[in-house]
Amino acid sequence: MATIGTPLAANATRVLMCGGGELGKEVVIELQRLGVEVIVVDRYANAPAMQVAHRSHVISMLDGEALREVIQAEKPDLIVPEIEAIATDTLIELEAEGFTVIPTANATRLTMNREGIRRLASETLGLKTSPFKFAETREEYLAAIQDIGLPCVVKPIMSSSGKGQSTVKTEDQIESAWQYAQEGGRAGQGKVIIEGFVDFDYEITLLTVRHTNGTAFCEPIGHVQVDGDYRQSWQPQAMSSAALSAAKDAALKVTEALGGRGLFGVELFIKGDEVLFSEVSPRPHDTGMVTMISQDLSEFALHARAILGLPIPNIHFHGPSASSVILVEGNSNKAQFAGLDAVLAMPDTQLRLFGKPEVAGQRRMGVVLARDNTVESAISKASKASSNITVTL
Ligand SMILES: Nc1ncnc2c1ncn2[C@@H]1O[C@H](COP(=O)(O)OP(=O)(O)OP(=O)(O)O)[C@@H](O)[C@H]1O
Ligand SMILES: NCC(=O)N[C@@H]1O[C@H](COP(=O)([O-])[O-])[C@@H](O)[C@H]1O
Ligand SMILES: [Mg+2]
Repeated sequence: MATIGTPLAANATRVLMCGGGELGKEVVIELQRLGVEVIVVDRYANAPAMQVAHRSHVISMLDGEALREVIQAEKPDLIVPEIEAIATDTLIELEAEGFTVIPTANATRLTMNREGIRRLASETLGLKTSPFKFAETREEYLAAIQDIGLPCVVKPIMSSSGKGQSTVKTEDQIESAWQYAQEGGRAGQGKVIIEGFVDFDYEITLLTVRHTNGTAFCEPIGHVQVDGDYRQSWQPQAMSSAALSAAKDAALKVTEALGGRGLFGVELFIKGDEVLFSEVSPRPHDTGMVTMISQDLSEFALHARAILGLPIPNIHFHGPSASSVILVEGNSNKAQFAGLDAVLAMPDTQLRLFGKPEVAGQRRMGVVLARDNTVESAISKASKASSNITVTL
């Protein structure tokens, strides 16, 4: 896209985001800065990205007809998926009809389904992964568990942020893991993946940008996850040069196979110098929120530039940084956040409150970002700060 028009005019450069959570909100802000007209679609009103967009639509994005209707009415230059619950077959059709899907409709289809991306990585590209099996029925599930052995990790094939995911360590957890996977996914009941448990030394997200002049990598991001959902991330994760180069190789292979333009979050498990591919998001990654303080161009700014076909000559890294999430549990549509003064009185600290309209159960509502002299001190500053924020529901 060599030019950008005037928002809300006939020549506007129009981007439609499918999904409007915290990650989309930051992408929208970056697109707004470049004078793009932005439309956000999500399953509920007042989603974070809707609050900073030109306009929005509330539909089930799993409903292909509803999705097609909105896209045909809005006629966006770019369709930008933001979440793992979209009718990707409709995106494939729309791409064939001339629409542009980021990074490509096929990449979205493959990554939205753990089976698609796992088979591509392991069987087509020959990347190392955990051992895995898929199961559609309880019988297939029990047979797969026998095959893979314990401990193993069970996940719905369409889910994210650990929804529906369990680690099965003992026989008595087998049944509840099946039930949880059936209830907890983003797309309701269905197929599950059973993965052998990987006893990794650490895990990383390698942010990889495919832009108009090639592929660029950010410094590796280390993170900790609880119940399949991230709690803290930091950058850079210290790695041996052999592990880093194997990680870049794997990221390059998988992003080249997916194609298109944009930023990808390549998730890898590292043991010694060995790198196992876990999964990839063809869009900004939650653990990459740390780049809002660690880089001059955050992962969101990089995604915006890449999808608009604008150059990325360099990515300036500011130094050791960390992010720590503000996780809230309960039921409310009027959450109130306190303790902000003490957090922001610390040097090199920032806060994002996503503005989600409702909490029902557990929900990530914000994130604290911190920079310091070492990764350890950045993590401890960010973690302490996020726990000092009190939330009244
Ligand atoms: N086979 C495995 N062995 C060990 N740990 C695992 C395995 N699979 C997943 N995990 C742990 O669970 C986390 C979440 O898994 P995964 O990324 O597949 O889930 P997700 O729902 O897609 O999460 P997200 O949307 O946040 O990426 C991983 O980052 C890792 O910490
Ligand atoms: N790991 C993927 C991830 O972090 N996705 C982010 O969470 C939002 C959904 O949040 P919600 O479940 O609170 O609506 C998504 O819209 C996306 O921004
Ligand atoms: Mg993941």
